[in-house]
Amino acid sequence: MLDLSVPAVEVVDLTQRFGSVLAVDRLGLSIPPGMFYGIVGPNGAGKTTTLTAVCGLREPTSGSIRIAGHDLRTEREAALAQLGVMMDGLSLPERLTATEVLRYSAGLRGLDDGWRARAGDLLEILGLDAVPRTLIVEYSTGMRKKINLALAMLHRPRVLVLDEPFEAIDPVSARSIEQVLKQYVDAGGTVVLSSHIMDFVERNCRRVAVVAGGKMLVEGPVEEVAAGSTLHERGRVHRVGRHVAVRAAGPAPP
Ligand SMILES: Nc1ncnc2c1ncn2[C@@H]1O[C@H](COP(=O)(O)OP(=O)(O)OP(=O)(O)O)[C@@H](O)[C@H]1O
Repeated sequence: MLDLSVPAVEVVDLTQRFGSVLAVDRLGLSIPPGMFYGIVGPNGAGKTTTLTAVCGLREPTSGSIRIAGHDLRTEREAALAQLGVMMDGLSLPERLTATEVLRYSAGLRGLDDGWRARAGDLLEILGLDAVPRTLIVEYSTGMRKKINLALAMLHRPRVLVLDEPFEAIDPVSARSIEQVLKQYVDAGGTVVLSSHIMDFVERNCRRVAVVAGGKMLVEGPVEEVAAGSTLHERGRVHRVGRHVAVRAAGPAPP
């Protein structure tokens, strides 16, 4: 059973300044476990800045962030252990193959042998098993997204934070990523993502936050927000679109 009393992600008064630019302005979020949550908004709205802070990749100007009850500032290690992150710009060991990079990550995290089966399933569903000898340096943008997702999920985090997981990705790859994320949420995991792909957001996210100018414009169940038309006004519409069950696609038991 999920303990719904502790939010998977709780953000209070998050503020981020870059010099004179107020990128995020006292933003609040409370995302329960097991939620598929979308953050949408126009270019420059503050989505990436918010997710970067939620991942602990940049300390915000002010405000607090808790991951599964752990404060990112004061209980950083415990908070980060709950997180899987997929963001552009995170570096990868370029001279390794997909399996090697996953083995490397499993070693760094001290994972038990179960990682091998999960890695095999993830590589298969994401179609990376077809190129076992290709080095990361040779990967396309879409392939990089997929290996980053596999890396983000390998340790069975309770929360997955994904920044634009479908940007610059082909429809087949998008479909496989969508399938992995659905399985993960069905198994009790929490997904928080930003996306400009409104039909994906409407199809998968249960709640959505619309941000603009660093502020929350509206937040609620996706069908309500979509009915208010704000959702479609705020994003570009794209269509996205093999079935393999990923063993233990969900988070590890608490
Ligand atoms: N490292 C930085 N230094 C200075 N300004 C920044 C930095 N990162 C973001 N910004 C500014 O903060 C604001 C929010 O940017 P952010 O990247 O969070 O928006 P976004 O909603 O993710 O946009 P997009 O949809 O284009 O990815 C923008 O005005 C951007 O120019």
